[in-house]
Formats: sequence, structure tokens, C-alpha cells
Amino acid sequence: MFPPQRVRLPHVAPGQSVGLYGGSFDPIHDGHVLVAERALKVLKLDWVWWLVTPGNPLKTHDPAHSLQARMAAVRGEARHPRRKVLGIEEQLDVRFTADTVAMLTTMRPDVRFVWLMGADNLAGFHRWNQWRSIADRVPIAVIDRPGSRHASLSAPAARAMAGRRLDGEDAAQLSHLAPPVWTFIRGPLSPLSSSAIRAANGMQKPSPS
Ligand SMILES: Nc1ncnc2c1ncn2[C@@H]1O[C@H](COP(=O)(O)OP(=O)(O)OP(=O)(O)O)[C@@H](O)[C@H]1O
Ligand SMILES: O=C(O)c1ccc[n+]([C@@H]2O[C@H](COP(=O)([O-])O)[C@@H](O)[C@H]2O)c1
Repeated sequence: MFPPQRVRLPHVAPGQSVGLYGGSFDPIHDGHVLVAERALKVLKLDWVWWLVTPGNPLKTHDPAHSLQARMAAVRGEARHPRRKVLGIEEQLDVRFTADTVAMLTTMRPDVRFVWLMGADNLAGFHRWNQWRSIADRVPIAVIDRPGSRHASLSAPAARAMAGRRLDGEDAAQLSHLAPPVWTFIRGPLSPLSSSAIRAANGMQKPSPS
């Protein structure tokens, strides 16, 4: 299905765990860094791979910054150890997370991948292309976000996967469990959003998170 030879993945030892943190990062802000660092710690991950998307398939506007500029900014700002910054969706010309996850789990079946997302994304997860196939392939960690907790936990995908929810206190086990399985991670919150930053810079109106 995919031509893996077109993409080189970072080194990761067999059996290690990798948090896949997909995002527009248009631009990156401290809320993103908080999410990655919290996931790394709470889930006891070996790595976080920042997957900078060429463009969110559900967003109607193109990113304000080029993929190269966004990746460079992520490299500059996300200085936590154990991070890698990838543009594999551009390299493979895929846009849907289901395809990205299928490719990665096929290429590295010996790695424990976990998908990371903010709570606002769980609220709309049921609208993603083949969302159930994503949930069937990798555990999912949802990180709390101001104003999104209720909408996410009562969303169609959360209800559909209610029986597969792991208590947040057991989050360190998540990457060891067979999907579908997910957990909700609470902790320090950041009110930051890229759309508010773009609006403050006169780039576009803030979008509701
Ligand atoms: N402040 C935050 N707290 C928790 N999660 C966040 C926060 N900001 C972004 N995220 C999560 O990080 C990932 C990437 O988000 P994205 O790059 O779209 O940033 P954003 O601030 O939500 O942008 P926009 O305002 O343009 O929608 C998503 O999973 C999103 O839910
Ligand atoms: O595959 C989909 O249908 C899909 C729909 C919406 C968002 N995503 C992915 O979700 C991640 C977060 O996107 P964003 O724009 O909220 O940062 C990013 O990796 C997107 O490609 C994926």
C-alpha cells in the first residue's frame, strides 16, 4: 500500500514506545510543548515524534506558514529530550491520519506507537477519515485542554470507546495494551492556541477550539 522506501524513520529500538503527536503547529506554542512533555512523562514514552501535517484535512484554510517553516519552528521550540520532528505525510503524500498510522505500524510492528491528541480533537474525532481504524491500530492518549473537557468526554468517539477507556492513573500502561484503548490525561493546562496567536499577529480570525 505504501512505499516505505520513500521515508526514513528515526532510529527506535524494538519494543520502545513512541508517542505520535500530529499537528498543524501553525505556529507552535507552549501548549503544544506542555502536551508533548506531559505525554512523555505520564505515558512513560521513549520518544515523541512530532508529525507536522502538510494540512489538516478538516480545516478549510491552508496553513499560514509553510511546512518547512513550521517544522523548523517545532525543532527550535520543542526542546524536550527524546523528540523527533517529521514531515512524513508530505513525503508520502498522505493527509489522513489513518493512512499515516497504517504506514507506521506496518513499517515498525515491533514499536509501541501511541497517538497523542488534545481534548478538542477527541470532540471531533468521529469526523476523521476511518477514525475507527486509527483506534483499532494504536492506543490513544487525549490530553486535557481548557474548555474542551466536557465536549470531548461526551463526544461520539468517546462514547463509542467508553468500554475501552483506561483510568488516567494507569496511563503508564497504555502503550503496552492492545488497541482499541484510550486514556484521558489531566494536569497543568495551557490556554494557548495557534489561531489566537495568528489573530494577534493579524493573520486571521481566531477559530473556536
Ligand atoms: N493548549 C493546548 N492544550 C492541549 N492540547 C493542545 C493545545 N493546543 C493544541 N493542542 C493539541 O495539539 C495538537 C495540534 O494542535 P494545533 O496545531 O491544531 O494547535 P491549535 O492551537 O489547536 O491550533 P488552531 O487554534 O489553529 O486550531 C492537537 O491535538 C491539539 O488538540
Ligand atoms: O485523518 C483525518 O481525517 C484528520 C482530521 C483532522 C485532523 N487530523 C490530524 O490531527 C492532527 C491534529 O491536527 P490539527 O490541525 O488540529 O493540529 C494532525 O495530525 C491532523 O492531520 C486528521
